[in-house]
Amino acid sequence: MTQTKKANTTDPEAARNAGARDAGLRVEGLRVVLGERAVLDGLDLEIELGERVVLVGRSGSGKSTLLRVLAGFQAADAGDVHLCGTALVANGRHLVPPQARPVGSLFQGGGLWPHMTVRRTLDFALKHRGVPRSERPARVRELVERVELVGYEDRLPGTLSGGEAQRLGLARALSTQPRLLLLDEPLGPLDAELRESLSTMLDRLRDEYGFAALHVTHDPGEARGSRTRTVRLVDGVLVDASPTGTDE
Ligand SMILES: Nc1ncnc2c1ncn2[C@@H]1O[C@H](COP(=O)(O)OP(=O)(O)OP(=O)(O)O)[C@@H](O)[C@H]1O
Repeated sequence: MTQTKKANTTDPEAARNAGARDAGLRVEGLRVVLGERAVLDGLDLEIELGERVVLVGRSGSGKSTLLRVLAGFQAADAGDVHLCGTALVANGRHLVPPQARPVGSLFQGGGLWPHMTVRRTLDFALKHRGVPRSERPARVRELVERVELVGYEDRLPGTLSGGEAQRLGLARALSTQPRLLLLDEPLGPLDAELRESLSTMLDRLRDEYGFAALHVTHDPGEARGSRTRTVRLVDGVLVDASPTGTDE
């Protein structure tokens, strides 16, 4: 373990926001129509920094659609999204492009770039975010340490185990210095032991970085840990599904 608490992080924004409890994600009246159906129909959601919301709902209910809109990859028809007081979406219109949002994404399977080593993957992700070349080696080193991939820097994704590959995906998501981390079934393909260890790592990183997390899952057993609540997507809006955690 190489982890230390926030004092050692090179993420000044995380440190600055460490005490802010009310400046996370705020979604108001979000509407997305796909085909004939309002998949999201006036959806409201608030997540504090440091808090995790577990999102459940039937297949096709719109969970991934919500994540894609928050990441900036999908258009909306109405509604507002604020993150740490900054408007990302106003009246359904995206104001900030995906690569300029302090939003990280980790999806099932990871979507890693097969021809890039661990180091190159993270360097490229940081470059994409506008981090100067001179700062990138130190940032890569910190990310590799954070997800416990020290010694794997020259490996290609195809040579990594499922758990290692997901940790690389997580490091890439953290390269955005996220205030919001979007997780779409990130533990899905892993066995029970790896799910547990990645889940513990996610909780610890949320604590250290202080980001808000929105975590889509079909497994209610994942709705554990501190500052975690569960919501269900039903007919385009969210309903509270806490505290049972056994509702799916
Ligand atoms: N381009 C599109 N045109 C029409 N309908 C679409 C389009 N894209 C997605 N949909 C529909 O929108 C609905 C929501 O899809 P979404 O992927 O967000 O659901 P989900 O809750 O994430 O499902 P799952 O749990 O199976 O991943 C689905 O019924 C899907 O078929």
